[in-house]
Amino acid sequence: MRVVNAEQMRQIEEKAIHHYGIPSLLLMENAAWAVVEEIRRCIPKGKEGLNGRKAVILVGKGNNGGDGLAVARHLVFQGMDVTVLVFAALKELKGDAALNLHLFQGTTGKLFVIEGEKQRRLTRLALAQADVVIDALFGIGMRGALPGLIEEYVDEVNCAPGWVVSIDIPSGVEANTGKVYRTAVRAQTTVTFGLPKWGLFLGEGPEYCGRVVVDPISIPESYLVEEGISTFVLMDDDVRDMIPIRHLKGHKGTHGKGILVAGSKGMSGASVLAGKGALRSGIGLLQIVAPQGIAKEVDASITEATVWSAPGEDFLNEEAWHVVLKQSEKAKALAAGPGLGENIEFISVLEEILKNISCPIVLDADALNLIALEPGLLSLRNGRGGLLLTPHPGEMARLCQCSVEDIERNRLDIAVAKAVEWEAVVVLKGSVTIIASPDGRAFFNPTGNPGLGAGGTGDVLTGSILAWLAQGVSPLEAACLGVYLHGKAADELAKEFGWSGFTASEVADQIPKVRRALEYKGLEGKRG
Ligand SMILES: NC(=O)C1=CN([C@@H]2O[C@H](COP(=O)(O)OP(=O)(O)OC[C@H]3O[C@@H](n4cnc5c(N)ncnc54)[C@H](O)[C@@H]3O)[C@@H](O)[C@H]2O)[C@H](O)CC1
Ligand SMILES: [K+]
Repeated sequence: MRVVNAEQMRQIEEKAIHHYGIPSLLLMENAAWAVVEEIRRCIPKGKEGLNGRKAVILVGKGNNGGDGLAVARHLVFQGMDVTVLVFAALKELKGDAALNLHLFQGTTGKLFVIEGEKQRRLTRLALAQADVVIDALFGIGMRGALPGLIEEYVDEVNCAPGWVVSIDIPSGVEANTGKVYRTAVRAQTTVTFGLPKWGLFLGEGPEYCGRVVVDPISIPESYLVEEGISTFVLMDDDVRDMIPIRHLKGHKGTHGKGILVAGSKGMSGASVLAGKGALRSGIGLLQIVAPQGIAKEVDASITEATVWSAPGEDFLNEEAWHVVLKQSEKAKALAAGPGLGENIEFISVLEEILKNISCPIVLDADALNLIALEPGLLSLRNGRGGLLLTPHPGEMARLCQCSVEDIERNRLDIAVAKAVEWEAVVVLKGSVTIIASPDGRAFFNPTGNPGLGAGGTGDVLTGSILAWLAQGVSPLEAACLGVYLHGKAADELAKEFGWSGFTASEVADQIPKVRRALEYKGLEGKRG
């Protein structure tokens, strides 16, 4: 599914209004209905349905507030006890928002204009009793920090016991950046219209939006698949289509040989974990190149892989290149980096790899730190054979010679700019990993949880991407598939363990299960 910034959403909305003559009021009404439907799903209903339940709706002066007033009217019609708090003078509401104010004023719902401190007690009581709190303060029109008075009320909303639903985007979260200046509404659910906004995946946005529900509000589907939009969020259906088909007569040769250059003294685990990631993602033949001093250890820990002992006792040295080259014959993919250690000698091996190996190459961890010392090496690849880089923000900061804060502030822009510049697929890891393609497209990954913040999970991901490449998946899709399933594996483990205490090996072990579930879901769809 495509993901848009505020300007792109407005253009789509304008097109629908002008080309098909759909009145904007109709879009607002549909938006309101989408929110009402979600409220009906969220609030546990008694025999009486929503009747008698309490709702508080915080309304701003723009069209987001207009949506909120339309929701308020519908909730009154459903029998709810509705209190609307307007954070503007009523005459400031214009157009569709003003009309919805008028319609609401014709119902039995209560409405208060909040001008300062004096309504604080009333508001606090209403919020304490509300089954649902609806945030219609600001939508995609907000820039900068929330006004001071609203901020104080937002803090109250964040302490309210009821279910909090944000309309379009949590108020206080900037639609284009996800930036939160001081505070924002912490929603349990965000119902967003047309297409999801960048801010739901960037900055602090993901911490505030809760579950995201997307409703097309009757905007034509053809506008929502606009070619000009180059940011996407990965969904089950997209990723399922990337899984390579297994043929009945397939064998280890057709499932691909992959080379993993990894490990050093004290970090043999990195090669083992990356190896597990590869094996659990279906690689046909895995060959690990490791320094002499640990080769036996790695061999004993991962029986299914062939391990080649290469020059270098504790770390691979310059001579290791010959082993890498020999083993890479007929390889479909190569990954280098996990656990290599800060070993300056390996730079020349990387240089040879980039110059001479023709299959797709994944660079991770220490390989990236070494490249950061000589970023010009990336141009050796010149787009030949596919290049994938999988940095976390620290590694990306070193590669770009800037601070981690710079990376985090501009994740999307930097990932895309560097993917284009380096002619590489860039997997910028984080709570929402971004996969950027050299053609300028970017994909947000919605799977995964904080349980992945543990040593070794990155190694598993590298191995998994290696395996998808070895099976013939294109570099961009191998990155998407690897990242998405890795996150899903963690989400599967979270069902049992919550967000901590599962291990990188367990993440690897879950990959076939989540891949299978995804394939099976597709079959179910086809059976109707
Ligand atoms: N996308 C769609 O198809 C539809 C969207 N709808 C809803 O409309 C809002 C966008 O409405 P808009 O009036 O443009 O913006 P806001 O409601 O967010 O209000 C902006 C309002 O606030 C002022 N402002 C901006 N920043 C600040 C600030 N930091 N402090 C104070 N005031 C600020 C700004 O000047 C404006 O006056 C969208 O999100 C949807 O909810 C339609 O209803 C349905 C179709
Ligand atoms: K909102």
